Amino acid sequence: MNGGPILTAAEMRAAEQAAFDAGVDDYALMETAGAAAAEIIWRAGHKRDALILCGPGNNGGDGYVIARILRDRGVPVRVAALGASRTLSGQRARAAWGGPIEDMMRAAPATQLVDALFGTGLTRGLDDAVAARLCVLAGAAAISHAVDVPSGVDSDSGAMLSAVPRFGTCIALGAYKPAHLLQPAAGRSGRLVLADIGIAVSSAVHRLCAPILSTPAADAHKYTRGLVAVVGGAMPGASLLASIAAAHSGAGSVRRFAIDRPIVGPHAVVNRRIEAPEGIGEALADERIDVVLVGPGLGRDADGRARLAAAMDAGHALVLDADALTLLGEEGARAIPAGAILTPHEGEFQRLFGDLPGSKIDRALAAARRSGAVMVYKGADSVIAAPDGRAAVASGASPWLSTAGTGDVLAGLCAGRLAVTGDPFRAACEAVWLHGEAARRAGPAFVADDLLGVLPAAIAARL
Ligand SMILES: NC(=O)C1=CN([C@@H]2O[C@H](COP(=O)(O)OP(=O)(O)OC[C@H]3O[C@@H](n4cnc5c(N)ncnc54)[C@H](OP(=O)(O)O)[C@@H]3O)[C@@H](O)[C@H]2O)[C@@H](O)CC1
Ligand SMILES: [K+]
Repeated sequence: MNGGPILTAAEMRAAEQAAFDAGVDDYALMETAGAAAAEIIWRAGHKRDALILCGPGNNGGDGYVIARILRDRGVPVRVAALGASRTLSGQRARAAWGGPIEDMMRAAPATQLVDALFGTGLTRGLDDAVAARLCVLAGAAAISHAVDVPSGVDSDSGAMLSAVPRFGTCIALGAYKPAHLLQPAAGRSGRLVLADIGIAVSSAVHRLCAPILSTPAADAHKYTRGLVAVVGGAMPGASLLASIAAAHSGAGSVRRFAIDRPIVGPHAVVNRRIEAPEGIGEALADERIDVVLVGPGLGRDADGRARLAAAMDAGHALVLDADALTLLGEEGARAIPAGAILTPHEGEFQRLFGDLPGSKIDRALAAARRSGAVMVYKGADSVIAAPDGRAAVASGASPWLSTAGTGDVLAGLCAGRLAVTGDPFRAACEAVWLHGEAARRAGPAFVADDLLGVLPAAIAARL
């Protein structure tokens, strides 16, 4: 599930420094980075005319290398700079370009635009006039590339420090940065390409990629494949969606304990009507239960609170979502049981943990560390974080997922995969990936119920 390490600017600098300490020449590294980016740009645009915008730092240095290589391949290249080059490598790359250098504020647009103004060294927003000019030049180009990160985004948080145009492609140099995957910055690039620049990078934080799933053992039966219990309340929809998702996740069996009497749903999900909260404890006393999911359709009243308490007291592995998170939020993060999976969206996360500092990755990791639980911090950029410091970031999820009931499906998938694997972090990663894949297969304008039908195909693709 490791789709590539994600490094902060400081971690990237440390990795580069380690390479220099091992004898790599810093200008040689810039040449490698520029050549890797130039190759990607060449494949997209070939000999179409190109304008390369070069900033004052090493990102600009990469730009001069790109310009020289493309020119040597016969591309009509123009270079426009934003001031002088301030780094030694940047100055060397600029000298090696040796061609004319225009003023960025007056340069005419071209068919291809390459943004090498600022990368991981950006400390503040671009001047308004510069940002506006960048937007005009990128908007006028048929093909646009951002080198390392789009100029104007904060590499570590994904925040936009000034106006940032939308680029066709962002070329990540050496490793992903948080801004490649976190919103709003991630939404400024249509395509993300990782360019190998030959330095070793590693991190406990990585991009989520497709999991490798396994078929049940030949001698498996319904209890060895994982038994999920879903504790609902009076409203049937949410806990039913979660139960059916759990049933389609690979788990062996699913029991649903709620107040309603569902008239729809697969017969394979065992529905038991349990009116009194005390009955929940009794129903969950079965030792064969592997995972309890509580939250979807639970209710936030005294009855919901009593059901939540019964679910949490039962001693099984837990997945907490929706109303369970709201109820826990009233008590503060101290009430979160260690070892659980929590699936908060932004509002639920805020209520549970308040205003934590740093990027969404930092916040998810801090919450996981503080609570001892695995976080699935949902959104267009979902972050899965474990108490031991591992994190995975999912990006590129279908925007059609922003519809009612999809969170219930995700919670059910988390519970099901936890029952199958027994590993909360792995289960959460698999669930988020399957959820995204199901949405991709469901296409546009689906409703949450449609995700359930495509889950088997999503799983089949990863066996
Ligand atoms: N390290 C390496 O060996 C390799 C690095 N590589 C490349 O280097 C990039 C990082 O390079 P970098 O650290 O030089 O930073 P970069 O983003 O070019 O800009 C910093 C300059 O901009 C300035 N500045 C900042 N904000 C500003 C603003 N709003 N408006 C105006 N100026 C502003 C800032 O000055 P100051 O903040 O001091 O005023 C400083 O002069 C990285 O993304 C990758 O592309 C690759 O080649 C592989 C090898
Ligand atoms: K850039």
